[in-house]
Amino acid sequence: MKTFYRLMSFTGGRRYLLVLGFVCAFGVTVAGIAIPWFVGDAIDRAFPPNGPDRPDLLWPLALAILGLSVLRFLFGFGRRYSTNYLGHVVEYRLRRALFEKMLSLHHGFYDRASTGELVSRATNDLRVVRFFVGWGMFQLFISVLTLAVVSVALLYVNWSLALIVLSPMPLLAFAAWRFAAKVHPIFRSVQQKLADVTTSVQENVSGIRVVKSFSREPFEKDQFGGRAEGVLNETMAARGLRAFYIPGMSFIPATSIAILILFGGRAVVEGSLTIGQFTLFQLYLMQLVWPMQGFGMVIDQGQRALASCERVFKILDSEPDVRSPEDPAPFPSETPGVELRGVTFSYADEGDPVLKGLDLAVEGGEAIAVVGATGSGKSTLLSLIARFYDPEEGVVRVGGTDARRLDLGELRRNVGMVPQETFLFSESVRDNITFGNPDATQEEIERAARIAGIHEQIRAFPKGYETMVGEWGITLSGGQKQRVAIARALVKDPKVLLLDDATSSVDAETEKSIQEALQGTLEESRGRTTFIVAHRLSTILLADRIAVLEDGRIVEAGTHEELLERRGRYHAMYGEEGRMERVSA
Ligand SMILES: Nc1ncnc2c1ncn2[C@@H]1O[C@H](COP(=O)(O)OP(=O)(O)OP(=O)(O)O)[C@@H](O)[C@H]1O
Repeated sequence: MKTFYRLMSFTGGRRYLLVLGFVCAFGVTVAGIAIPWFVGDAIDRAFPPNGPDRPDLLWPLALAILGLSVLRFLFGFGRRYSTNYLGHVVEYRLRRALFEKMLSLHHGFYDRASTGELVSRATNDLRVVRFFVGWGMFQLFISVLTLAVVSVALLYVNWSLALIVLSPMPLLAFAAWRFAAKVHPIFRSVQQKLADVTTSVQENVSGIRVVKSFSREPFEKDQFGGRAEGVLNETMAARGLRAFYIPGMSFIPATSIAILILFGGRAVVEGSLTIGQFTLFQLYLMQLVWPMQGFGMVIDQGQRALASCERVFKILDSEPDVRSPEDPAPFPSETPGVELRGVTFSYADEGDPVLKGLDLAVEGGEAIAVVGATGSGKSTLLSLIARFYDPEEGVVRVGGTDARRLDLGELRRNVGMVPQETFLFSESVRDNITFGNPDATQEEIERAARIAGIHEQIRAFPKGYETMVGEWGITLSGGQKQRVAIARALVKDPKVLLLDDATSSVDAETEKSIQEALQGTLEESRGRTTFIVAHRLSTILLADRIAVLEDGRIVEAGTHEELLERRGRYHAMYGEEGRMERVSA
């Protein structure tokens, strides 16, 4: 019930649609029920059981039936219009709330949530809710009302006959409910299996080169065949149920009619029931069929809609772990230094910490290269500076102020990040570059692109900066993407720049392309506090200082020469390569 009330709160401001929907649903039902009543009356007036015929009385009855039909049409129109409108409004509002919430949630939330699940919340779940608000809820009301009024009317006309002919009807409701309960899990499973099939197709298309280079076509074919067959089998199971239940359900009302013919017909012969009343019984029985059938379906649908609502509300109720303070400290106007003191951090609550009491101080305007083995926590360190996560212990200070005391939006505006994995939107190159600074001038955009070493290439694209990227346009190479991402970070003119070098996982050509872009960026960024996760010595040498990360701590820090002289971890990692690079240069 709480979930239902909360769902209804999303109709706020459009409550009149809710009221209109119920008023029209009431009107449609009452008009629909009144028509057979007049028909029955008409028959009895035209052919009275005793006394002369009075065909003149048929006129007003025919007009009344026509009038009621017009009313029913108007009410039906009003109901459909208002309730569909309401369903779409609620779906729109929930979707917006969900999207806004998703934007506000922290990285930790996304580490745990699966993309498929979230997309399913925003599409499938909301569709079920819309269907319930825009149709099911009112249909339930119409069914209950029809059932109550028609039953009372039949009991009023002839209570004993009513009891007998209505007796199979609950069976119809039961059968419909069983049908819905059996079919829905199958449909849900079909949906899931269809999603698996889609994933298979998607992954094989985008990973076709890997599939082919490992000669995995037979395996992929089998796996796809198995999944597609799963869909077929499940669908066939649902078909079997439908084939049985749907004709089965029309069998039950036929039983009621047979009972009516038997008992009602006898009553007519005996004179205790008029022909008009007999017709009324028959018409009303037919009117009960759909509400009875619909009952089970609507109740099942209502349950699914409430379950969907709960899943959506669960996301809406998630609180971001990383939040802006109520009373933020001002962001430093000068280029701030960054200091990490005793920082301990782990991704999972009970997991092994990735960073263990890490200390590192970087002066304002200094460029520091962070080096360390794969998985040592270099990217994690950068994430803490941008406050994607907060440390469990210790503090990250930006310009001497605890990052948690700074306004989050302002911090992120002043921190430019180039992550390891670049994501570009399916928009123009320009829009991708100005993502963090939509007001950037053409000059600023081109300057950033030049530093990132991509300006000339962009100009050579079919529409220059207006060329669309991604699914709607050209496909950029790994190196080009990374360069656009660097330009995107630079166009914000951030005071702190975080560069996560992606060169460890790309081919030699892309690596060279990214290297050049990073070098250009570092040379230009002298006035910024820059962190660069570096793998190649040529990049490392561009930094003022180098910090070596191992076992969750900075184990060495200093200039290239200092660290080589120390003959510690850095020497072990770069002593040899350094020598080799110098020889080849
Ligand atoms: N979002 C995450 N959720 C859970 N664990 C994570 C997450 N990101 C990283 N890790 C784990 O934290 C550890 C450090 O990862 P991180 O990406 O910071 O290393 P790295 O030094 O940048 O590695 P590389 O040089 O390969 O990029 C790894 O063991 C990794 O598996």
